[in-house]
Amino acid sequence: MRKREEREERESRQRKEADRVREEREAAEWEFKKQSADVTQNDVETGNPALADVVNLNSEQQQRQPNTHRSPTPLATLPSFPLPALPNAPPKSVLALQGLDQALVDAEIVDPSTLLPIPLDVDNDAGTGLTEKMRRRLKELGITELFAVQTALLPFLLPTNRLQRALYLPYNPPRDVCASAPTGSGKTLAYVLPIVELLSSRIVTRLRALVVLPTRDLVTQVRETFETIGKGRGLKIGCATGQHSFAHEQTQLIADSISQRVILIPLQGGSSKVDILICTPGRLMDHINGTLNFSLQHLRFLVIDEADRLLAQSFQDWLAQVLAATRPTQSHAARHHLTLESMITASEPCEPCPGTMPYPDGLAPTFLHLHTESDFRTDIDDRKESSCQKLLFSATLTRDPGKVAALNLRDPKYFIVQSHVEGHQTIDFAMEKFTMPATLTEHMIVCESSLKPLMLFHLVHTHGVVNALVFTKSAESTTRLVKLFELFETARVAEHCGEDRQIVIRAYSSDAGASERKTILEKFKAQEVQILVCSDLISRGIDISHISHVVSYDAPVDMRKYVHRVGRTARARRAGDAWTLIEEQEARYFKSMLKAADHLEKVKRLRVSEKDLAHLRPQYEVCELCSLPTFSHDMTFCRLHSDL
Ligand SMILES: Nc1ncnc2c1ncn2[C@@H]1O[C@H](COP(=O)(O)OP(=O)(O)OP(=O)(O)O)[C@@H](O)[C@H]1O
Repeated sequence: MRKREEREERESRQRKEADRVREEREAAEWEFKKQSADVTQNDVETGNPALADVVNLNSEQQQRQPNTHRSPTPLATLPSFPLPALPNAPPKSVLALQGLDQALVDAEIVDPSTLLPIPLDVDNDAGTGLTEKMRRRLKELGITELFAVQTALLPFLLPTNRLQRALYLPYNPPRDVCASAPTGSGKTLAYVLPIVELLSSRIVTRLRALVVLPTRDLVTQVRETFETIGKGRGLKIGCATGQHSFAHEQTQLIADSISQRVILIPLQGGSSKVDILICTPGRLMDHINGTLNFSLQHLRFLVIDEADRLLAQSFQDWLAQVLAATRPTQSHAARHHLTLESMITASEPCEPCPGTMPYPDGLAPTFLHLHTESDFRTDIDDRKESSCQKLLFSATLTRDPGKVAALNLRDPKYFIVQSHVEGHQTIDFAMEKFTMPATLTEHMIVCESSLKPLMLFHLVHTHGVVNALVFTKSAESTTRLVKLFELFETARVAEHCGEDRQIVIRAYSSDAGASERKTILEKFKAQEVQILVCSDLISRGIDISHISHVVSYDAPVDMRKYVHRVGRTARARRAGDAWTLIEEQEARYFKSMLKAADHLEKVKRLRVSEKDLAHLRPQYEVCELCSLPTFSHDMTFCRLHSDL
């Protein structure tokens, strides 16, 4: 209705504009003719014979040939014509909705404040689809209510109809799901709970759920969640991140379930020691291409967490290859027939299979028709749909049509957790305005670049910014900031004659090896380290409950980065503060970035005067003086100050 009104209004505006242009053009032509007539008259009167002759001749000719084209008489001044005027551009909000996928227009908008208590009665699952066993497990873990994204997704992924809970749905394949919900709102449980519930009914172990995440740290974190939630359900969970050797990973994933030896012959249905595999895309590609019998044909769930980040990685065209591996194609059939031939011609029979045929058992229903050899058609020969349900999650889910199309989604259902907005409800999502946790407070401090270290000390010692993540722009700046902070702390504690506790700060960046990083993270989780200085390596997904502050020491380059950084605090409805230090020359860009995201008024500006910093200055200067001799040799200290 609104669209039609807008279109009519635009058309009427365009009509009026055309009328105005026509009138102005007619007026100009009339003026032009009038001036021509004046010139003729003047020339005749002022006795300009040449011009008068031309004019007279022209007028005679015109009288003789009234309809033929006559070149205009040169004028003293050129007539002016109005410039063509364009109609006003439609507002951004209208543009954002144009060409929007119908699935997005039909998205289910979920209020972030929604909470659903989890009942423990045997027969009452409050519409969540969770079994009593799972509800009890959640209670043991202290989870008594479902968060908004979970209340929306669980009934959808865990239908009450038992047939729809089957592991294979070749004739009634499930719809894919895209979920956008703020950071720390419980997206992980929104997919872990249904996967554990549905897969618990399986009898044979096959690879049925694949969870792809962008970093190793996130793989470890999600694995822990699966293990905690799935305790006592008998599901086998594996990881593939490249942390261990490829051969080791292969033995963890693929083996004969009886002898536990790696199978050396191709099995049509693949082989798996795990029901759920959590991995990074790189290692996943290695297994798809290099591990015999690693098959995705039995997948019931393909989860792409932090989907916008993963879809931005075109690494080895990973997504296309994964999707292809879940669907039957002629190449699958060709591969199996090829290996069959090679086995027949092989001089030594392959172990441990007694025959030379690929083991015909274990094909997923979707793949069955590729392997029938008989001349008459049966149900087996019917084309069936893959039962793999794709689940996409992010706090900053992309709406880029190209990227979404690459996923080949099946009748996707969108769930968007965001506060109610006036007008069209998906508009904020379409315009990539992201929802922040309601419990988050945000501040920015605009200062000179040279004052940033002092500002950080001020935040720590005046505003109690500990249990904090401090984000810098690079691994190098991370190391330097940690060194400077340690010097400052030593000077400060020395001045207070050791009465104050020194704040422990550590760097967490790609400069440290994987095991060192793991140790540092564990110490931070155990609160032995109070401040972790890091690059954007852990800006996404990492869930550490006690982080009460996030400081962007170097400003984030875009809104997505900002959302994920600040989202490391204020998780699971806890309170949290985010601080961003902005150099004076960055202030304009940063503010316009926030404004474009409709978020400027949420970020309060904190003004810090020289007076506020005065009590820290002596220690800062003492620390500078005391440390100069030590550092002047290797120039580190000088660089510290010039770069920070
Ligand atoms: N229903 C619940 N009750 C209590 N705590 C919950 C509930 N659901 C999730 N949590 C906790 O909330 C925290 C954040 O959850 P999670 O890591 O899934 O957030 P997320 O939405 O994936 O965030 P991000 O976008 O940053 O990855 C976790 O510690 C999780 O255990």
